[in-house]
Amino acid sequence: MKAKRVAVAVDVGSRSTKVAAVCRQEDGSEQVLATAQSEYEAQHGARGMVKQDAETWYTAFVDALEQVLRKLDPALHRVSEIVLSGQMQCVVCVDGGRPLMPAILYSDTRATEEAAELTKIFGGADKIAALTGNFKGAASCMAKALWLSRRKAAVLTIARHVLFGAHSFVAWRLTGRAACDRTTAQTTSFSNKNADAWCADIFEQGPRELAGDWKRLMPDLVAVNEPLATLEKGLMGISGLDSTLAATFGATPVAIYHGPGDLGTTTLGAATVRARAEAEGGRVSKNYIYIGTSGWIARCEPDNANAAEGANDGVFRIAHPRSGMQIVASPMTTCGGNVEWIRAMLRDPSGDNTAYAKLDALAGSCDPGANGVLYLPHPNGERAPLQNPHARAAMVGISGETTQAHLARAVLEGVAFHLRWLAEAGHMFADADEAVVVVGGGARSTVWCQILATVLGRPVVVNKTESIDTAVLGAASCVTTDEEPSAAAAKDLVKRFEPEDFSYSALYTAWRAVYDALQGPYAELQKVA
Ligand SMILES: Nc1ncnc2c1ncn2[C@@H]1O[C@H](COP(=O)(O)OP(=O)(O)O)[C@@H](O)[C@H]1O
Ligand SMILES: O=P(O)(O)OC[C@H](O)CO
Repeated sequence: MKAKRVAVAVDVGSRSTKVAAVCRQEDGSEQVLATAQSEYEAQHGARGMVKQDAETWYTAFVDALEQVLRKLDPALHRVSEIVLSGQMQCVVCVDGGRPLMPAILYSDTRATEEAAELTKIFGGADKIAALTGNFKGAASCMAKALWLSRRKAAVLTIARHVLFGAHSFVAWRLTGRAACDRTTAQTTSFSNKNADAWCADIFEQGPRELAGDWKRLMPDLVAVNEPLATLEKGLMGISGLDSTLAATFGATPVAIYHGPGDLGTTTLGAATVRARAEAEGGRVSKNYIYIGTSGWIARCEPDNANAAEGANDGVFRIAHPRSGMQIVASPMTTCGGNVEWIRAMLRDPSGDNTAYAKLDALAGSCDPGANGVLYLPHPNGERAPLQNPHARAAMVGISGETTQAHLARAVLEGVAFHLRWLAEAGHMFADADEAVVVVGGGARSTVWCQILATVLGRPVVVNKTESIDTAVLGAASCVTTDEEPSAAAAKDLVKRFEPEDFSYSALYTAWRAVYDALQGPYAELQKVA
């Protein structure tokens, strides 16, 4: 039997790289043949620094790819394409073959002063947003770039390129090409509004450092549905990959696609979950929620709808991977990342972080309201609905009665409160009958999904197939199909959570009041942090 062509889809996330081998069936549907994941950490430092060794993105990609290849059948499968997606809004400078610095991640807020300086130079954050589509203060790549010019000038003199996506780094390691997709470009504040070119005005009107080094370092803007390069030796051309596996599954040319950043691929994947949910009955909101390390509430709309010229409302307006559409996303800097913190705090006696299942059991063992403990989920500042790089996480209401279970539940409820705030600020869930699709690692927690349904006052729907990450699903669709997902023929693919008979309204109001009350202290606390 002739071997089938297999696409390898990749999501280089904040905490792990996920890989899936996907095969297009004759009826047009996608069959997921194998999945794997390889984890890594971020390093947190003073003044809001959040860094990652970019090289670990590549080694995790190779590790997860090897795991996937080991699950394939050599008689049946040949890898013909690799499509890459990943976390966006990073800054990493590279020379001819190596990263020259740890990657500065999206959640890093070290460039607060530079963001303020840029805002002044351009005459307001709204003016920068009018030029570039989006400006997210210290989180923007432009502010981080200026910080590097001021503090790490030596790196820039030897740098050949800057990369803005973790997937761009892996693409560069595979092909030698420094590239960026439109979705990621629009998170940088370096591109024009359509992200079809880097923004000349930013280089001409900004500080001289931007016109010098940074203009020279910009990667090529590329289309996500055309190969970035072809590895003529196939998988054999991937350095570090087990040579036997490479020869077995991909000795013929393999096309490498620089796919969209994870906001684009997650939105594509979420559309599939929505189509499945609709096929099983009931109305489903156009807005979906993503709980990864970061998070967001997002929807697609026609490119010309809701054109908020130069809006500085914390919302991202980003090119959809399919033309003619845009993604409108309210981002949350740290979403599932809060769970990683509480898992570490409630570490087992063995020293291991609390397992997800145990955390779920703890949070599910106490009543809604966590016995009056409130958690503010902002360890790395916040981008929306209000921008405050100095915001930090807080627990309020701890008493002698507080248990680990209350702390665990308070974290899950605190994230849900923030998502409710984003939804209300963006008027996202007008109709209480509409269910909302939740995707990302957090959707695996049944307790969290139940809390979300009750806090948001509407049903929550998640994919039942836990083994495949939504961004990977979306990345795969970039090369296997160019159509919007239609109602799935198969049933029983989603799980639904109805709101419980409990009102979170009073607690939510108290949570908002605590956030407001902390604004003064946050400004003071950052002086000693
Ligand atoms: N079983 C689980 N229960 C609760 N949360 C989970 C579970 N698995 C993953 N998560 C959450 O998912 C997040 C990672 O999601 P993921 O979509 O893999 O994101 P990323 O691409 O940012 O690495 C973690 O921060 C964690 O909060
Ligand atoms: O790693 P994720 O999935 O939390 O995504 C990070 C985003 O790309 C940040 O803008």
